[in-house]
Amino acid sequence: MVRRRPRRGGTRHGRDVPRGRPFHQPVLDQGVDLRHRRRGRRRHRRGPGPAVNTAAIAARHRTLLATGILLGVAGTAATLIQPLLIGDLIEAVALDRSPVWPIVLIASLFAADAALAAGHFYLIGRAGENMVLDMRTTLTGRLLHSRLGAFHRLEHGDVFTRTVADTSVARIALSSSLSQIITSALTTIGCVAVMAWIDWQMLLVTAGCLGVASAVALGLARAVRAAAVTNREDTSDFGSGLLRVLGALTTVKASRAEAREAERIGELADAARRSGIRVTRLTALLMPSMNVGTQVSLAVVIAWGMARTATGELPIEDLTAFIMYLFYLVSPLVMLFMSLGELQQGRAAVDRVRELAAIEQEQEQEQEQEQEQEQGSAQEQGSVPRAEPGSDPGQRREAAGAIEFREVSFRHHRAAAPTLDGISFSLPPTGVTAVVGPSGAGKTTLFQLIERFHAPDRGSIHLGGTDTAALPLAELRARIGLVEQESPLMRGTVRENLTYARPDATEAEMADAIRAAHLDQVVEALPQGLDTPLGEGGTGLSGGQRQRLAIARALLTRPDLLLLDEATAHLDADAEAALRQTIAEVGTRCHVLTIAHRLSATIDADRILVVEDGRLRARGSHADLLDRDPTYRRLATRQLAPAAEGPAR
Ligand SMILES: Nc1ncnc2c1ncn2[C@@H]1O[C@H](COP(=O)(O)OP(=O)(O)OP(=O)(O)O)[C@@H](O)[C@H]1O
Repeated sequence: MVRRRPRRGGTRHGRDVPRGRPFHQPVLDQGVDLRHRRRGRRRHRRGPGPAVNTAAIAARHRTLLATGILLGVAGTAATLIQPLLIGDLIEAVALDRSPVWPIVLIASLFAADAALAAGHFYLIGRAGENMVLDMRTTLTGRLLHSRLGAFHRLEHGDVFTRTVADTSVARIALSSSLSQIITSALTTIGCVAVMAWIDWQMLLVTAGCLGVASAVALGLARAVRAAAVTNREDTSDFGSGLLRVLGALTTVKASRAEAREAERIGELADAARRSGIRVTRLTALLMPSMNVGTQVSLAVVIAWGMARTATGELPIEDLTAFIMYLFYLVSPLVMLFMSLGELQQGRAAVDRVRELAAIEQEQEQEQEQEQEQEQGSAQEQGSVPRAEPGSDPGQRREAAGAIEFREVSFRHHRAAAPTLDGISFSLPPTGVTAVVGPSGAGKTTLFQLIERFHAPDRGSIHLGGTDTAALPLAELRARIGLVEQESPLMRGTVRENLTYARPDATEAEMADAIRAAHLDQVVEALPQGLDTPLGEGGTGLSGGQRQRLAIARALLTRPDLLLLDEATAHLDADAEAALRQTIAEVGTRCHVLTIAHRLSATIDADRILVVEDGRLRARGSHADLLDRDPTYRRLATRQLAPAAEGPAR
């Protein structure tokens, strides 16, 4: 569903809108205001990354910008002197003096004007590109380090538009428009000053005619800006809609929804077209409105000027110079209005970039926790000191169990009830534990808390005896292998996907991991072996093969704890049996915690945790739970029966 966003241009309601907040509401998905969220410990704070606002970005690139603007101003001065010299030339010819010097000076000025314009254009363009790079790298870094919960609340099409298109709009505004405003304003002031010096009466007439045209142009420029903002939002909606459908193309086809979606997206494209046409219509009126003003003032100036020339009141060279300045004045005036509009659009784009850059960061959360711990405000009972990075994992495992939950509770954003409620359990350094429970019980959330994708609202989680909240994120995640339900692979070769978490793995280690995941025959059969390229999301391999590659990738990191989230879901009976053997082997080296819907996978487990409605309702062996836990018995009798006769399919 594509939401309509509130349009820019809403009124501020006094104290309702925080100070410094732009008029438009934040447009991130579900109306989440990333900038102003404050929820207890997980409140947002701006990170240490570069500031993203119009002034800060311009300030970071001030040298190039200032030099470019300086060249522009020098070029403007060169342009402004030209009519005076042409007046001199006319005077020299009229008085029968040698015209050589005026001609040489005029030619030199033309050359200087061209060189300065080229230098100005290049430097401003370069500054603009640097600004885009600045914004895009800042955004990329902030997105990659964002908290997963916050990221998942964003609309991906909107993220894409902000990162790619809004940064481009901001570039034009912050570089070309900014410099154009300065040079146009200076040209206008310069022209007006010289025209006043030549003949102030004619300037008054000109100002009267052009003033009316300028007022109309100013109104039009404002309307252009508003229409352009609407057009940007419509374009963003179109992009989001398209991305949403392309991300589920198989479902669209299987549901025979192509025509329906084409029509819906067509409507979004048409909305963008309509607002785009409105921008064009208003822009198209801008230049003619100024042209009419120029033509009227020109007619008046020529008629009145010629009459005064005839009486000898106004020299012909002054009239010529005045008319030239009149022409010079119109273009910068129009550019000034248009650039002011562009700058406003750019500021709106920078606001959108800044909103996205303000996404909550994992690192900030980590720093907050560190600060809280330093202040002694987050002392967890029984938490052990932080492990030294690089200390031997084996020793750590000997010292304490693999993973321990102590009274952990957590509620997903906007969830009505706690997703996990007072979960406590402790698992030894090695072995296999299965987590079972009805759909939506909270099993995946349990894994997400171990990986610290979310922080528990209450309680603590301990890995090898250390509170995970006290471990640096990189160290924590290096010690955990995770294979997700959908096992996402990326475009790239099999080798790149395999070594994604350990780019320095040796060939022997890779071969080991591949063998352990029973992928060796698959890799041998691939046309280029490990160097076979895969498509988007790992296309080129079957679902089961993708899953096994994800398992091999996790094994390659030699984790202390291996989390398998329904890792056998896509496997056939043979592959599943082989994988169960692999899991048993891996379980002798580290602890394997596996979520299983197919309860056939739980029979071999050393222990089973039964989760229901976010609570840990029972634990024990298969036979034990079958005997005493009704939920497990229900799940088992529904799903386990076929497995008792043979591997399920
Ligand atoms: N990002 C989220 N925001 C809000 N609620 C969520 C989010 N992710 C999960 N939930 C909710 O939390 C509950 C537990 O979800 P979870 O994915 O942990 O269940 P599960 O036991 O793994 O389910 P399944 O076996 O179907 O995968 C569900 O009610 C789900 O709707």
